[in-house]
Amino acid sequence: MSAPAPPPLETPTHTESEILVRDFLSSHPELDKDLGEIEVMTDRYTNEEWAAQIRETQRKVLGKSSGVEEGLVRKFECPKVGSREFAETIDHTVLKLDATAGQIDALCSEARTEGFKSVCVRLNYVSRCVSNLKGSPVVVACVVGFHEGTQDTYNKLREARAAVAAGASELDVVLNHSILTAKNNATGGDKSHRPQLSESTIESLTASNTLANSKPRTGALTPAEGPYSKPEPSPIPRSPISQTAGDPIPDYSTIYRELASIRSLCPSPTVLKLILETSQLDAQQIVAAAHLAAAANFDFIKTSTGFNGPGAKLPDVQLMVAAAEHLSTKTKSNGGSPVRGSKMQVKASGGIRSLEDAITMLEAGATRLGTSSGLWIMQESRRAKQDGEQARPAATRLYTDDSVGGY
Ligand SMILES: O=C[C@H](O)COP(=O)(O)O
Repeated sequence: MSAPAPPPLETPTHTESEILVRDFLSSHPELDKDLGEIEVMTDRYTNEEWAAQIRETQRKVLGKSSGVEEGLVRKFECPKVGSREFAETIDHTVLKLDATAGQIDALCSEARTEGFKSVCVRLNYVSRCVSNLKGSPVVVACVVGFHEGTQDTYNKLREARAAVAAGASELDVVLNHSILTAKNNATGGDKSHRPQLSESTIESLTASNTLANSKPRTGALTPAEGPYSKPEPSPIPRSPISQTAGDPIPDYSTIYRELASIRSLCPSPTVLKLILETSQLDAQQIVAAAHLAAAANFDFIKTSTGFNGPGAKLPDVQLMVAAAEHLSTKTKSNGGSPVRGSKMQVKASGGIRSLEDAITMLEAGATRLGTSSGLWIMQESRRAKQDGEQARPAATRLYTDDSVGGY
């Protein structure tokens, strides 16, 4: 009797995004050539030390006195609708895998016309956008590790470096959030503060968001569906800290090393944003990710890729803003110094479809919006501005008013 055939060798599976990056890099060695041995940063603290610091940040940001748990949050001033500052909050985004060169060219010319802050694209279109946008203040942002975040550090570093070599001045890097949720995945995790969504609802939200990001760009101004970006009617109460002494500590060191290595390879003025994928995280994990982003000197924390579950949610943006603020204040437990000297900014992204969504996020303290609906938002803002002007009494009236006299 012959021995049973050995099991087939497991071949690693690669996502479509990984294949796109790999193929792009192998056909553009000029962007990849200087890499050599990439230095992966050594750790600053032991994992236990990170855990102690992060627990303290969680306690401060989520604790009773912060007011976050009760939804006591500040309302920030939103740039005037229709102003240049308002347009400059928008990263005009196309990240679908099958985007065509023509769609990318249109994205760039729209961004120039509207005065957006950036165009946000994948690696394969960075050079094209850079040359399209020459002489304009619009910058090019490139996603890294999109959209799963689980790519290994070495590949994220190669991608980041190539994007900068191609002319990107901002990098939107996806956090390897599976490291933070390893415990959740094993135990079911504590997501009690989130609205209960069934698996099929989550799947359909993911599909609808992916579809919206993949809509053919016809130039027609119709709002895409994005009901999950609607603010909650009332703030969702946050769950109390549930980490107990016996819980395994997530591998914070690995996350920090990855982020610090990217920062060291792409120093300032390259703007680094960390995409947390908040739909996958509970409140404590969001704060932990914010802590590590601040420690690695990232400039922004960003909510979502737009490809994995619900996008930006108001309570998550509020929490991220509170965390960023806390991380830039001096604390006793940190020897009187902040984790990051200046405050990280917050980018809300995923499912931002309307002017109302945009204002909601900006008033919650976000300073940047990642959206594939920028044109629609601008059209709505022009209409709102016009309506405002029509509603205002004509300035000349003051001088024709009989009671003033003398004119
Ligand atoms: O970072 C940006 C997001 O991918 C944009 O998502 P969206 O298509 O839902 O606007």
